[in-house]
Amino acid sequence: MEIFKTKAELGAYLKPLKDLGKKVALVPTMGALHNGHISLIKLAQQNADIIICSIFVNPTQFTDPKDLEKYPRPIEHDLAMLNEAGCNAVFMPDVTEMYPKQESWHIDLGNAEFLLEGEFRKGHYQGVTQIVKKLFDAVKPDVAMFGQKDFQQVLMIKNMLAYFKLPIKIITCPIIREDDGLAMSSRNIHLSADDRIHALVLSASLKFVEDHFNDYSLKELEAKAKAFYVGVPDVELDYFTIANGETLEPAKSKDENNLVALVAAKVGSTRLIDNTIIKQA
Ligand SMILES: Nc1ncnc2c1ncn2[C@@H]1O[C@H](COP(=O)(O)OP(=O)(O)OP(=O)(O)O)[C@@H](O)[C@H]1O
Ligand SMILES: CC(C)(CO)[C@@H](O)C(=O)[O-]
Ligand code: BAL
Repeated sequence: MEIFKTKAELGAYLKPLKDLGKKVALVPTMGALHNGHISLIKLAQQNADIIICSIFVNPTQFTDPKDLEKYPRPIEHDLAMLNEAGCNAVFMPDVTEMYPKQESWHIDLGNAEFLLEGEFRKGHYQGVTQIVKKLFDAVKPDVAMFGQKDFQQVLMIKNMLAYFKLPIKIITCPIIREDDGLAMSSRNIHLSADDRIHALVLSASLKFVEDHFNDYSLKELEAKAKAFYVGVPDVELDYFTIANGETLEPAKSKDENNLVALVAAKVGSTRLIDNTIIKQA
C-alpha cells in the first residue's frame, strides 16, 4: 500500500494509472478507522480499480475546538487496517498541505445546510464541502464513497457537486452497526462503559420508528421515539425528527416518497448521530 503526504506525489502516482484507463475511487475519512470505514473500502473495490483512502482531520469543519483537539488519531492502526483491506493508497496530508494559506470559502448548499446538524454545528457543511472539494481536486476520482450514517453530509456533498458541476459518482454506503445496534463511529471510543449502554437509545428509538411506521401517525411516532430518551442518564437529545429525505424539512405526510428518521444526542460528553431511511424513491 502506498502512502502519500502531498498532492504532487499522489498526482504522480495516479497519472499513469488513469492513462491506462483505471477507474479510481476515493474514500474520504478522518481516520480512527472501524469496520464502517472498511465497508466503504470494500464497496469501493466493487466499483473501481484503484482505491484511495484519505485520512485528514479537517479543522474547518469542527465547530468545537475541544472536539477537534480530542479527535482520535491512531494512525498506525489505521494504516494496518487499510493495508489488510487491500486499499491501494492512503493520502494523509498535513494541515499546511491542504490549507497553505488563509482562504475563505462559502458556497450555496441550499436550505438543508442550516437544518439539523447545520443548526447545532453552524458552518460545519461549509468546512466539509471545502475539504471534500480539495480532496476531489487532488484525486479527481470517478467515484467517491460516503456513509449513510452522515446522511445530511451526503446531501451536502451532492449539492456541492452540482454547484461545481463535477462529474463524480457518489455512492452512499449502508450504516454498519455493532451487534447491539450502536452505529459504528470514531467518536464511540470516548464513551464510558455506562455511556456505551445509554447510547443504545439512539438505535433503539430509530428501530421503533422503523418497526411501527404503519401503526401510528408521524406526530405519534416522533413523540414515542422521543419518549425513549426520558430518564436515560447523561443523554441529552438535540433532535429526533422524521424528515423529508431531500429537503430535511419535517415530513408533512407519511405518503412522501423520501422519508428518513434522524437523531443526534449527547451521550456523556460525546455527541452521536444516527438515522434510518424509512422510504426512498
Ligand atoms: N458506521 C458506519 N457505517 C458506514 N459508514 C460510516 C460509518 N461511520 C462512518 N462512516 C462513514 O465513513 C466516512 C468517514 O467518516 P469519519 O471518518 O468521520 O468517521 P465517523 O465514524 O463518522 O467518525 P465521527 O465520530 O467523526 O462521526 C464518512 O463517509 C462516514 O459517513
Ligand atoms: C467527509 C469527511 C472526510 C470530510 O472531512 C468527513 O466529514 C467525514 O469523515 O465524514
Ligand atoms: N463524520 C462526520 C464528520 C464530523 O463529525 O465532523
